Amino acid sequence: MIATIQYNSRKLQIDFSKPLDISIPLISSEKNVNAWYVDAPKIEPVQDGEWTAAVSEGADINFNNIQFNPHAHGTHTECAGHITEKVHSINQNLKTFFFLAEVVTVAPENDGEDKIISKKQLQFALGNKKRDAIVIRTIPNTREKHSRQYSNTNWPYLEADAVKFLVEKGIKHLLIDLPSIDKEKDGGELLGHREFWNTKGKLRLDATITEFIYVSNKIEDGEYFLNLQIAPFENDATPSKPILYKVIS
Ligand SMILES: N[C@@H](CC(=O)c1ccccc1NC=O)C(=O)O
Repeated sequence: MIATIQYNSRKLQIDFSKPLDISIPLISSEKNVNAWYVDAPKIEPVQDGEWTAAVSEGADINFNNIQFNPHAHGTHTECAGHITEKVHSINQNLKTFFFLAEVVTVAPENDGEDKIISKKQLQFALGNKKRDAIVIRTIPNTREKHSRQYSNTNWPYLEADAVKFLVEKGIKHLLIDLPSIDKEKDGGELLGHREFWNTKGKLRLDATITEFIYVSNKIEDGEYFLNLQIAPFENDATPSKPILYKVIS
């Protein structure tokens, strides 16, 4: 199923029958990806006395409760409400779901004890391209990103200047395969998040950050349409399912 999209002055084609899912499935297991020092997510049948809501236990239906944290347990999309006193809801602020995106691959650079993604790297990766969204894949990139336990690992992060560059380039949606665009333990500075949402000026409420994606090595760097779909929770962040479609012509 081929669609032709009029995007400003360009006509771009994508194939809806070839979606590229860059979300991480959430599973009820210690093997689920994790950050921020919380327990594993749980998906468990409702229990009422002796009755267990699972067909395998004699019930007519499977009927599970789910306990998870959107920031800690997988692919999620967040808005400025993540760091503002007023809790803005992602479901009220992300109102369109199709964007032109660039997939880029970066190898974080050593900076003392840290690994950082610099402005220079993103300048090189993005060049003069004008995109609504950027999808950042970090190296090394293996499927182990589905199950990594990130707490206390001091994962790579984006330099504040790198984030500023993305804002200046007009990027509205930033997607990355790490638990946060900021340093794990930064004393609450959250410099990248603050820069991206412009907390010192007019809040960029239409801009989103999606963390904990996984971009398979089968997906090449380049131009894609991004369908950024979210679960309709009224919260600063919610699980999401970003899907890429390669621009074929
Ligand atoms: N980097 C912050 C902590 C932080 O960002 C955070 C801490 C606990 C749960 C979630 C957090 N951020 C993420 O979504 C700090 O060091 O204070």
